[in-house]
Amino acid sequence: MTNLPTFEDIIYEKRDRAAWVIINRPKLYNAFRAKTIDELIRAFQIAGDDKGVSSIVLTGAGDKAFCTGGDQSAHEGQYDGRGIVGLPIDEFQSIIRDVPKPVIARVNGFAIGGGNVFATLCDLTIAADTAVFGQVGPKVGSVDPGWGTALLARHVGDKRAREIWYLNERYSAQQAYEMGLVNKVVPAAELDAAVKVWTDTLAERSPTALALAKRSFNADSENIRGISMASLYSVKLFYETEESKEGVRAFNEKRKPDFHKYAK
Ligand SMILES: CC(C)(COP(=O)(O)OP(=O)(O)OC[C@H]1O[C@@H](n2cnc3c(N)ncnc32)[C@H](O)[C@@H]1OP(=O)(O)O)[C@@H](O)C(=O)NCCC(=O)NCCSC(=O)CCC(=O)c1ccccc1C(=O)O
Repeated sequence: MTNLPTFEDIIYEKRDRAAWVIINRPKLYNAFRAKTIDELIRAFQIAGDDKGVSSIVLTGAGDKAFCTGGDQSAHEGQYDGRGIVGLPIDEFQSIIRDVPKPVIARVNGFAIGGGNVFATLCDLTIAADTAVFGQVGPKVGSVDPGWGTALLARHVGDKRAREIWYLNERYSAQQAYEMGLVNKVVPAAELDAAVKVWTDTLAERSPTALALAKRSFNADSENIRGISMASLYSVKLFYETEESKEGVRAFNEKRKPDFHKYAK
């Protein structure tokens, strides 16, 4: 195996033939900053290149959260690193799609904001019965137009996707299963055993057939990559507005945002 880099925000582990990529910021409910995304990209490159890896498990440390999206304490306007919005979110979203191995979202808690988009992008999602799904974008001055909206609509249907994005409600793992956002729900204590059943099964399948199947599923929704890429420049401009900054400040100050003066 490639010599592993030293990671700070994530953990990379090989468990049999599965690569486990664990976002390790549990105090912040596994919210990500730019460094986290850079490390996730590197981990997926390593897993993608490793012939000893048949599948990739993406998850969060602890039992509170899978991932709650961008670290709201790490930005006012742009985030704190490289990329169009100060974090190379588009590169990580792309590698989840492009790596020629199945990616499993192991959702162990909150999958909110950009974290919900990660789960949406993964090939398969398995959730603990304690997991909670939802979007917060319009509540916190953000949006993921493209993968977050249009791909979500492919999974759950257009009306439900609009509901998720406009009303920002929280959904249980069972509700997420019923709407097609999740493949399987298991008791929290059985989550790892259930993930292992999947990763062991995938390890026995033809890697080329899996890669071809993944590419063909992707091809049918590939136009959404264009929407995502083009929209990211609009999101950058949005993040620079007082309207977006009000959403971030309100979250950090634990109060309701006041967006009334930005009415369209
Ligand atoms: C997750 C919650 C629903 C949990 O609520 P609750 O149980 O009431 O607990 P809290 O007290 O709110 O939270 C506990 C603790 O965790 C901290 N925390 C939680 N989430 C974050 C976060 N994202 N950033 C920073 N800190 C966080 C919280 O402050 C608390 O800390 P204490 O010290 O104990 O006070 C709820 O927490 C919640 O709704 N969180 C907000 C999630 C959020 O706003 N996420 C960002 C959404 S925007 C985003 O993800 C954009 C980034 C991005 O990916 C992107 C960029 C550009 C284009 C597209 C995208 C894209 O979305 O894909």
